[in-house]
Amino acid sequence: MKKPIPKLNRPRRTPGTKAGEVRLVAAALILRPGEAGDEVLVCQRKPDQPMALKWEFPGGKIEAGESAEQALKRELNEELGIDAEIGRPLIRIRHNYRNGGAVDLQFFVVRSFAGELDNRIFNEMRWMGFEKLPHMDFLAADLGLIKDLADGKISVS
Ligand SMILES: Nc1nc2c([nH]c(=O)n2[C@H]2C[C@H](O)[C@@H](COP(=O)(O)OP(=O)(O)OP(=O)(O)O)O2)c(=O)[nH]1
Repeated sequence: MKKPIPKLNRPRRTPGTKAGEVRLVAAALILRPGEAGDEVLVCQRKPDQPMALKWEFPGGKIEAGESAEQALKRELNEELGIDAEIGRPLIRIRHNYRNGGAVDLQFFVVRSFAGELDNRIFNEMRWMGFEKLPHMDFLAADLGLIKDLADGKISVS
């Protein structure tokens, strides 16, 4: 007798992401002056999150009815306890993750905020010079951006 053809495994998606759905996300390059130029705040995802322990820029999903700037201001308040002044849009990146989820990321520059940085959701946070970013294990969607920042091909000024 012929063996039944095994079903192909469905691609594993980020929980909460439907097939074909694009996550609209806003994220911040929070900058401070360092001794050798600007430093940027980078954050590490928790071990129990999807894409565990990867590094990213703080931010999150844009909810219905929000502008990207409004969403980012809300997320930075929830994640870091700060009231951020959202600066200029830097770059917009669309990326298809291998698990089937797609993201549309809008990055903004943040140079000023009120309040003390308080790590409320991340495994770890660090201030880093741009040249060091390519040595961190960043989310795949961010790899082009961090390389361009490290190579000085994208300016944040
Ligand atoms: N914040 C942030 N998210 C990024 C970056 N790069 C990147 O691919 N992403 C992806 C990871 C996630 O799939 C998505 C952000 O959604 P999320 O689920 O982590 O954030 P959220 O705050 O909406 O969290 P949740 O409500 O879904 O739990 O964008 C980045 O640099 N920063």
